[in-house]
Amino acid sequence: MQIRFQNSPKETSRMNTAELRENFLCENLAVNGEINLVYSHYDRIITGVAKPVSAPIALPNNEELKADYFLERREIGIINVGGNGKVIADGQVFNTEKLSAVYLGKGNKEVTFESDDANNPAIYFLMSTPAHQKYDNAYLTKEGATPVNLGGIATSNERTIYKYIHLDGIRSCQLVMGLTVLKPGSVWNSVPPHTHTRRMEVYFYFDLPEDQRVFHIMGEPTETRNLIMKNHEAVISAPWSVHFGCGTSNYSFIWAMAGENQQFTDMDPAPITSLK
Ligand SMILES: O=C[C@H](O)[C@@H](O)CC(=O)C(=O)O
Ligand SMILES: [Zn+2]
Repeated sequence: MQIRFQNSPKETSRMNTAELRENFLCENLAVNGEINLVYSHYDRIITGVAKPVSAPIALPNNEELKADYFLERREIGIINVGGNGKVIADGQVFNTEKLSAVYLGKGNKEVTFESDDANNPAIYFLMSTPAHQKYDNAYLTKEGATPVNLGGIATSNERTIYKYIHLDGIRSCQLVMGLTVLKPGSVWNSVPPHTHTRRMEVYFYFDLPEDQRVFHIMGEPTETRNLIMKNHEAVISAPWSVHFGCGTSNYSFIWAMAGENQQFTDMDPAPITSLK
C-alpha cells in the first residue's frame, strides 16, 4: 500500500509535471492477479483496484492501520468495471456484473474478490473510509442507481450520473460514491467545475480506449494544472481542488467522496469564466 500525505494549495501550485503526478495520480492499479491500494491522508481514504484472474484475492490488512483486519474501523465501496465476478464478505456472496456496486460496512473480517471467467476478469475499483458505526452490507446494479441525465451535446458534455452510495441510496458513515458515463461525442466531465472543501474526491477513469487520454484538470480554480491520464488510472482530488476534464474520446469515471458531510449537491461552483 502506498502512503500519500497531503499537499497544500501553495505547494501544489509550484509543482512540475512529475511532482504533480507523484502526489495526485495513482497509476498501475489494475494489474492481473493483484490488489493495489493507495492510502491518502486527505480524509484518510484508501483507494485502489482489485483485479482477480484465476485465483481469489483477499482484501489485505496493513501494518499502517494497526487494526486486526482491514474493515475493523472502516467501510468500503466497491464498483466492478470489468467482467462478472464475486465479492465475498464473511461468507456472504455478492454476484457482481459490470457497473454493479457492493457496500461493506465496518466489521466485515474476511473479504475476497474473484472473477467468474479468467478470460474476462472482474475489475473492482475500491474506496474505503474510516467508519464509526456499522451500516448493512448492500448491493446495487446500475439500473438501481437512479440515473440522472446532465449536460448537452452543444457543450460536448452529455452524460448520465449513477449514484450508488449516498443519502437517498445505500447508506454509509461518510462514503459517497457513484459513476458518470459520457455519451459518444461528449468529452467534458463535471462541468461547470466546482470544489467542496468539506469533502475530498477520487476520480477513476474507465472505458477510455487505450490510445486515448483524459486531460484531468486540478488545482485551485485560479491555479489550474492538468494531469494527462489513461484508462484505469485514479486521481486524488484535494478538498480545495477542482476536478473536471476533457477526453480525446468519450469515457466513464467513478467518483468517490469522503469528508464532513454527504450532501452531493452542496458544491461550490467555480464558473468557467472564473478559471485561470
Ligand atoms: O462532487 C461531485 C462529483 O464531482 C461528480 O459527481 C460530478 C460528476 O460526476 C459530473 O458532473 O459528471
Ligand atoms: Zn466533486
